[in-house]
Amino acid sequence: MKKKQIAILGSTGSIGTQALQVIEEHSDLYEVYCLTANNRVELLAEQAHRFHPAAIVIANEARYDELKRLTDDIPDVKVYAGAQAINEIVEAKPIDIVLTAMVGFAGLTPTIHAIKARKTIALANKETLVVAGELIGNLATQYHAPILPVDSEHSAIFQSLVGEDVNRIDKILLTASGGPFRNFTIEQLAQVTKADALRHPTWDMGAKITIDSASMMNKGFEVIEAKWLFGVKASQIQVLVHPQSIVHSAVQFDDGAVKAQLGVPDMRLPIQYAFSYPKRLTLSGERLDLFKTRSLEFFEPDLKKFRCLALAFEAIEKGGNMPCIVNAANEIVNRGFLEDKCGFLQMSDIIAETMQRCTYDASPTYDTYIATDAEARRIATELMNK
Ligand SMILES: NC(=O)C1=CN([C@@H]2O[C@H](COP(=O)(O)OP(=O)(O)OC[C@H]3O[C@@H](n4cnc5c(N)ncnc54)[C@H](OP(=O)(O)O)[C@@H]3O)[C@@H](O)[C@H]2O)C=CC1
Ligand SMILES: CC(=O)[C@@H](O)[C@H](O)COP(=O)(O)O
Ligand SMILES: [Mn+2]
Repeated sequence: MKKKQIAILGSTGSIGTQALQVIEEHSDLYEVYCLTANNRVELLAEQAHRFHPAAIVIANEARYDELKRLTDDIPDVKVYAGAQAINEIVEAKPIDIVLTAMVGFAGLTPTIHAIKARKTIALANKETLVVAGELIGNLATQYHAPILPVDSEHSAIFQSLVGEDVNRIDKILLTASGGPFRNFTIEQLAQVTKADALRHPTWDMGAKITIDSASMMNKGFEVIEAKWLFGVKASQIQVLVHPQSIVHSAVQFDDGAVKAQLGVPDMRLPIQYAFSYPKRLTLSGERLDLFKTRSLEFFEPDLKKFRCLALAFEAIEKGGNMPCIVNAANEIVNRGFLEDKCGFLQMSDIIAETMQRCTYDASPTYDTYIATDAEARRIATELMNK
């Protein structure tokens, strides 16, 4: 059987490196066609030596010469630089699956190119659906490009829906770990540092999503992601704080049955399932032992404490380009918090104010999203530097 050719956008990150482990474990089924990164040329070059892709791309053009030098000894690897090169490489004919594992708004345009080239999308970059879920859904339908979720909760929902009629969904039970500050008071939240926020209780992930988990903006984004992926109303999605991160999410049907996917927290499974769907493959690693899991708890989220989650709900309600505004402002404050330019609670203040000030558009197009992203970033940056 011909091996599936995979493009990994963001191969040097948390999802990207775990995807390479999956490919290594199933090297009889999958081959790396292309790897991309933003800045980390050493790691990208190391990966190119190990996996011999046809092409590698570094988004930051200033790092091109270094990457070229580090990979000069690899025969037949094409080396490119720049965002446009990523848009073009995903269209390459041999590619079967594009894994979108880059972080942030930068994932939107290459995903659109991949959809238009009729690739299967293994979607980790949730920001793509947060910003432009309706547009992406329409394009995926028009170009017959399947979108398979990699986000753990959405993979769990997707797995729970196998063999089911989506019209029989009563509600989606979207689980959240609650992050490192689950039991903190607002007064305590005002004092937390980036080191505290980067200590996620159950998942080992990249810095941006780890901060989003601490503020629970990640869960707000996941509600939006679920709405577009599964075609349900936001009111059908219930967020449950589940500190153990064992029940990765569940679906309740209209006969009362609840189907869930459980497992130890390990992103290799959802990544692999997106590659192998509709089949399952073996996967090495720890197995869930329910005797050792002393309890599975579920709580309601506190929207007063975790205002970012409330703001995401507001954005869904408003629709149009509002989720795009929230995403852009969040990218600014998330980076700002990591660079000690704003405090933890200031993040939601700045996002809320950006939502008020940025130009609203009820029926956005691709061009609107590009303009909105730029405007919201400018406003949020001004507010942060005030
Ligand atoms: N980590 C996880 O467990 C999960 C992640 N996700 C989602 O997956 C995506 C990736 O997350 P994660 O792996 O944690 O992130 P990381 O920060 O670990 O990795 C991000 C990757 O994207 C590259 N990158 C960053 N910015 C750009 C850009 N502007 N253009 C091109 N490439 C870029 C980075 O390159 P470089 O290394 O050179 O900076 C790196 O390869 C996010 O959207 C996240 O929400 C979803 C569920 C779980
Ligand atoms: C692994 C994964 O899918 C993350 O999105 C994870 O869910 C983050 O944890 P929180 O539930 O704390 O946001
Ligand atoms: Mn998730």
